Amino acid sequence: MLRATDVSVAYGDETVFRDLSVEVEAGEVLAVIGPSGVGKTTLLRLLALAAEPDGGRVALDGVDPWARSASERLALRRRVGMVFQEASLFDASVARNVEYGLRVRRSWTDRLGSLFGRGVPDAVREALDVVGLADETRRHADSLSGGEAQRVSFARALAYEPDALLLDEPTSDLDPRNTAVIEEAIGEARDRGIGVALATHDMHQAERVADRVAVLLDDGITEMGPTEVVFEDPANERTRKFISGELVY
Ligand SMILES: Nc1ncnc2c1ncn2[C@@H]1O[C@H](COP(=O)(O)OP(=O)(O)OP(=O)(O)O)[C@@H](O)[C@H]1O
Repeated sequence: MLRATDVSVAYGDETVFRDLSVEVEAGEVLAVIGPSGVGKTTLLRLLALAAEPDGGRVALDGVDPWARSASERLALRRRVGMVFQEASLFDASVARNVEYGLRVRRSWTDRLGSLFGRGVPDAVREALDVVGLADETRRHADSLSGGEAQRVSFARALAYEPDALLLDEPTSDLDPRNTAVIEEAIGEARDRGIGVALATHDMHQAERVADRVAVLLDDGITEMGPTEVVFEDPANERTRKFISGELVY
């Protein structure tokens, strides 16, 4: 569904990666693991259709956004959601924050319904239910803990009904309880048919939530395959050393 083929990115003279290929299918979780600075965020930004690769091609359902007009590109980009390491919520209630996702995506009729104050739309409540915050719709974003705020960010991304969801270290600042909620929500997103790509430092998290894993080291993707194969029987020696902790960066 979402595919990067032979993509390369450089900042000035610094090449981040070259000729890298990866795909995310509908209804799967792909974890991208690798050491800090190797280019996980850069890769996610390409898959989010937010940045153009210096070489190679990115496509959503076969359509290359960078070969299309700006408005077509925007329409493609709207099919992809992103959650970052730090939640960034609007200065508004929990419900309003999640509703924003709906406003971007849904029809005018739905939008007018919510603008005229018919209460909290079902889809908002449902998305908040996935992250265990359905009873907190009226709370102001300012009053939330970091973990709760991240859960609201996730609900906002879900309410948007994206085809693909890109998660950049979504739990690295969270405690185990909030991490568990987000990991369950990742499973829910997959069950809804969303293609999920998750960049994470946490190999145990990759093992818990991913169907497939891509290992990104400083010489590119050294290994990509089913989670249990990558962790238990990696074909590549550097992958094996990275996973066992012998390869220290
Ligand atoms: N806008 C930028 N300008 C210049 N260099 C950049 C820019 N963004 C990223 N880089 C560099 O590109 C490389 C890859 O960065 P990126 O954030 O993609 O890595 P990462 O694997 O996500 O790292 P981390 O796990 O620490 O978040 C790093 O060396 C970084 O310093």
